[in-house]
Amino acid sequence: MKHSDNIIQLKGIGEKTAKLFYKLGIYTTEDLLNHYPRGYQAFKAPVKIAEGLGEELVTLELFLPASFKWKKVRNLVIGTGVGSDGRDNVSMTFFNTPYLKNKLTADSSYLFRGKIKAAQGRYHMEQPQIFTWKEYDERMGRLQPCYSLTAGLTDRTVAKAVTQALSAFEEEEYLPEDIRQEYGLIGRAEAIWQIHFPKDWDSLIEARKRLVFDEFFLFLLAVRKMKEYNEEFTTDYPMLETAWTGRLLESIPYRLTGAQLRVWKELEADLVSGTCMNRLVQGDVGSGKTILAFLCLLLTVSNGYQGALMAPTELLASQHFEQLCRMTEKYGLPFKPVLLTGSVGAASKRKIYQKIEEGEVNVIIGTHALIQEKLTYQKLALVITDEQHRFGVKQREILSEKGGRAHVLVMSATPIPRTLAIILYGDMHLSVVDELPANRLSVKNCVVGVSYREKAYEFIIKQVHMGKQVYVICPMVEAGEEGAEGLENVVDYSEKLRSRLPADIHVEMLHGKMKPGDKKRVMEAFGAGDIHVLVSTTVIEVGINVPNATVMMIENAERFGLAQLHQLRGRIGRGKDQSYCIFMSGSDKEESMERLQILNKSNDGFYIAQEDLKLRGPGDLFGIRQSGAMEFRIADIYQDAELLKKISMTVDRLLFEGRLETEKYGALKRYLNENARNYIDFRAI
Ligand SMILES: Nc1ncnc2c1ncn2[C@@H]1O[C@H](COP(=O)(O)OP(=O)(O)OP(=O)(O)O)[C@@H](O)[C@H]1O
Repeated sequence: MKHSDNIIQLKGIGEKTAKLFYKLGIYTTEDLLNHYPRGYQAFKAPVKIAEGLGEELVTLELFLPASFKWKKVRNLVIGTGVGSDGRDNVSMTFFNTPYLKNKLTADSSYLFRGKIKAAQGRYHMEQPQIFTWKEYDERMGRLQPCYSLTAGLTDRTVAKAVTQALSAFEEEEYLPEDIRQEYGLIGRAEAIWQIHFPKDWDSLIEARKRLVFDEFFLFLLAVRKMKEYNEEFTTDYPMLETAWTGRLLESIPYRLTGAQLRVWKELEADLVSGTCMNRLVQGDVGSGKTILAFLCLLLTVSNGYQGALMAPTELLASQHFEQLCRMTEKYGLPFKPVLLTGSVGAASKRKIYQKIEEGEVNVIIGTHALIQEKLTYQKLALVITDEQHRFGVKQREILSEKGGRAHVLVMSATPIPRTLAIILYGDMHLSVVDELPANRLSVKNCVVGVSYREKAYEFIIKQVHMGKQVYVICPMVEAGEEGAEGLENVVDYSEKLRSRLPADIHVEMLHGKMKPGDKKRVMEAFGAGDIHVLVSTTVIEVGINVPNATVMMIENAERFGLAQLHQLRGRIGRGKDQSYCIFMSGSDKEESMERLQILNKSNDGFYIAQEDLKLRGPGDLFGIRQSGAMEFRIADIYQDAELLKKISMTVDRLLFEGRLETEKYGALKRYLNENARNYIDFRAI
């Protein structure tokens, strides 16, 4: 088998199961092996039923006094039975497992592993796993992987597929011995086995270390390659300063902050320098990066070229588009913008393509599909994108094919210390907007338990009656979703709020499963102030700007990463009025309260990232995934910062000494060439 083989070639994966894997973005065996567990379960000694009640998976040794009863309900085969641990009984249900009929016999004992629930004084377990003592002994003390799943797929199915893929071929070792020794790394094949099926915690730590190394190492080689590629290219689109930008700055209702002004000067200098711009602008949430992007676009179009602005979501793309249209009209700017997103119909799309090709429009706003589309630009001189989609060489080449060598500006709201930013964005120049507009009052925060909810509703009612708007964030879309148990969901919550709040308060919902057109309509109505309370998932996390929204209430706040909560909270406090953020914790565990207190204390993204790291500590191998930039598969730029710095020096040394060209590094060189997708930029597009 090869890495690139479709998973359907694995035994036991038919078309139906394959489709579930595709949903998770797993198409090839390589994707499968790279789908690392998100956590592990330990197989501990069996417990008594009453002791095992709760959230955790537990194992029970149960005696079956009678056989299971099996019946067919529509196309389901359902088995029910009772097991006893000598003290208590537990009822069990199995679905579609007819082969158990012969396996489970009366008057025998088995080990059952599952979650125990209790209702009306009775214990129950659904679809537990069954083991003999021999089978269980082999697993005891071992860690079992838990994967990110989708409805219909179980950890067992994924683990089985992974085992098969692992046995089907030997991972190639591409790191030369000297590097492995220097860093004390285990072999690649061993690391991949152990990350999925670790012998114990120590093996897991070793496996993670090797895979983190690989991720950083390959990424940094790619960054260095990009740097070489970008170095001092004369631009195909020389520009001259224009009076338009000064005019715009005088027209807008505020003055730029010192930081915005400084960064704008850096951007302008790049664009008129005669070489290709390649710059990252970093600035905390709400620091005012959008106007800087618009200024760059203005300079570009007034030089007679086209510019593209790519946003990570359709919602944000439409918001930028609306904002640019409003400005164009209000200040008579020379923009001829067009919005190009996935929800544009085929016929309109063709028309838009033609307009772009013929230069009838000069600003193209859309999602990242903009550079993938089979679309020819007339003179695409500037591309503005976000941090998650910075370009690798391949994307640059696609862009060049669409015209000449465009200037590239990347926007980021992730607070990364400068030392790390220089490494991770080594192929780019760096500008930082390190000042918030002066008219801002800092957001007032509170971290509370669910008993505070009623008071929060009263507060929301008061704020809405004062003319303000509110976001309520829930972690799930609807009940019945995988992992939704015990968590608030947008669909039910908006219903609940409608009946709880006075009738004059207009409540609407927003989530990723809605049709793009509906999402856009809701967001526009919220922007226009027609919706007072928006119950939403994290789809509003990035970039959404409705300055009149001054209250945010986050349900199950304990379920989000701190960086993500900071991004979410960044949606309020964007105007001159006082804003309030209520972090509602569904858990009274001390650690989750302590984590949330960090947000309570500070509105500074940089501080939050640092504190989060301290709290998670080095033992937290798979801390809650942070959202935002630089999401590596397993590495964590904060937690693994020291390793990242060291690897960066190693990469410099390797390249400086030309070691990549030596025979000893042949396997690495080959790997890089063959796995261009990973090497160039595994996240971009
Ligand atoms: N210098 C300024 N003075 C006052 N208001 C400003 C200033 N600069 C920008 N704003 C306003 O602040 C709000 C936030 O700006 P913007 O949307 O550009 O933030 P951002 O940096 O893109 O944040 P995010 O990363 O959260 O999307 C907008 O309403 C914008 O009009």
